[in-house]
This record gives sequence, structure tokens and C-alpha cells, in this order.
Amino acid sequence: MPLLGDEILQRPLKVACIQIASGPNKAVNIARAREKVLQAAAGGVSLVVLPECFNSPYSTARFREYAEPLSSCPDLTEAPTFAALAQVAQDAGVFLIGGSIPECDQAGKIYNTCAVYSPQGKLLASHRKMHLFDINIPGGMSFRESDTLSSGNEITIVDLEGYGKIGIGICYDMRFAELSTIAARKGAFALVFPSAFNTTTGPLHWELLGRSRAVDNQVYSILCSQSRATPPSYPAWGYSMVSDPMGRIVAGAKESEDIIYATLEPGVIRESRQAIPISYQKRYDVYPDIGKLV
Ligand SMILES: NC(=O)CC(=O)C(=O)O
Repeated sequence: MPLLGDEILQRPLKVACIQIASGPNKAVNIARAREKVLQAAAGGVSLVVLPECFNSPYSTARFREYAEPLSSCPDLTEAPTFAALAQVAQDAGVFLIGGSIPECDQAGKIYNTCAVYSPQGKLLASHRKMHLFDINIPGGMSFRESDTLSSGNEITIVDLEGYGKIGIGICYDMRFAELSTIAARKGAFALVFPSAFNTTTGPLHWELLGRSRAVDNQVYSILCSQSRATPPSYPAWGYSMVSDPMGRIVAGAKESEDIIYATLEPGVIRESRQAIPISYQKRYDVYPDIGKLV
């Protein structure tokens, strides 16, 4: 893991995180996302992030209905959301982390997938949620993504040309520290999580996990949530946030619709790594080097 931030983040990067809620009308969800990406880009940003499941209700029963192929799918040929993401990345001239949407593969399986586009509208990478959100908190939140979704099997690191590399996870993926640590040890300067925590787990773990992943790895973390919706919709937590490598929240939203902005600075990564050089203090003689396990 490099000590100095300059090596991993080549120059300051202005990012925006769009906190919006999705509804049942897919075309409206796509149009709202486009409008907000263009609005954020007008603020001079180079990287824009959308939240998890922004083209559909966050509901296991509805995912198939909203799914689209990224390459091919037996019953579906149209991919209006992926096409709109590519187009708006190009129109806005930004790197776009396209939140996530249900993706259908050639076998007809559905994934919760984040597509990443270049400022020219080229698909740079896609991440399929690796850890499915299957929980049951009595009196709180119950959810079983595995009822309809399949899990991805790859850690996704994307090169944003001219800046450096970022690691991508989707929401529940942030609870699994290994994914973040592997991305950081492979040189990512930021970990980006399109998300939709909820009113049970959000107050307990959202900020804690966002700041922890940043501090563990001395990188920026970017958590981009859906905004709070009214019942019976999924009660997304909101509170999108950017944490710096010291765990300071440098941009944050409340629960309602918002766009937050932050500038990621190489010097902040460098200073945190010089001051607290944990990457050199790790005891790989005692525990295995996680970066060498992949
Ligand atoms: N929605 C998720 O994937 C995760 C979540 O809400 C949580 O971990 O809590």
C-alpha cells in the first residue's frame, strides 16, 4: 500500500453525491436522475454518484420488472436506464457511478448492479452487489435480497483516468471490511458505495461504517443514499456523506433530497498516512496479508 496520497490520487477531485428517492415510474426515475446529474455537473464536479436502486422501488418483489441487460438477457433487449446513464455521463462530461439497478444476465438471473461510465459515455466497469442484504431484526427491518437476486463474485476497482483508482461496493457490501481493504491495498484512493440503508440500521451503523472504512484504509469513503420516502415505500435512511481518511465528515446530507459536494485532496491522504502509518505497522507476520489473498 503506498504511503503517500499523491501516488494514488493524482490531483484534487470534486465529487457530487445525489440523494434522491425512486418511485414506481421507471421513466420518471431515469429523468430525475438525469436532471440531477446535469445540475451537479454544472457545479464543476468531475465525479457524480447516484444511489442504490434508483430506477425502481427497493423491493425484492419488483426487481425483475425493472431489470435490464448490460450485455444480454433471454427476455429483455431494451436497456433504457443503462443507455440514459451513458448519455448523461457524456452530456455532463463527468465520470458517473450509476448508483445501481436490477441487471439481468444471459441466464436470466438478476443482480443488483452498479455501472460506471467515463465522461465520454463509455462503460468502464460494472459491480454486482457481492453481499446480499438478507437480515431480520425483530421489530425492525426484515429484507431478503436473495429471494430474487444473485450475488456478484468480484471486487471492482475502476481507473478514473487522470485521477487514480476507486473501489466500488453496493450498500451491504460496506459491512464486509475485506472488500474495502483489498480495494485500498490495490491502490484505490476512495471507496464508493451507492446505498439505501434504512431507519432501523441507518442510525446504528451508517455513519460508523462510512467513517470506519475510510479510517481503516486511509482513503475517502463516499456513501450515496436514497432520500427518505414515505411508507409503504422502503424507509431509506438518507444522510449521504463523504468521509476523509481521518474519519472527518467533509460533506453530509440530512434525510431529504439533496446534492452534496466534496473535493478529495491528495494532501489529506498523504498527511493521514504520514501521521499514522498503519499500512507499515500491519502485522502480516502474524495475520495473512489480505492483499495477497486475491
Ligand atoms: N440496503 C442494504 O443493502 C444494506 C442495509 O440497509 C444495511 O446494511 O443496513
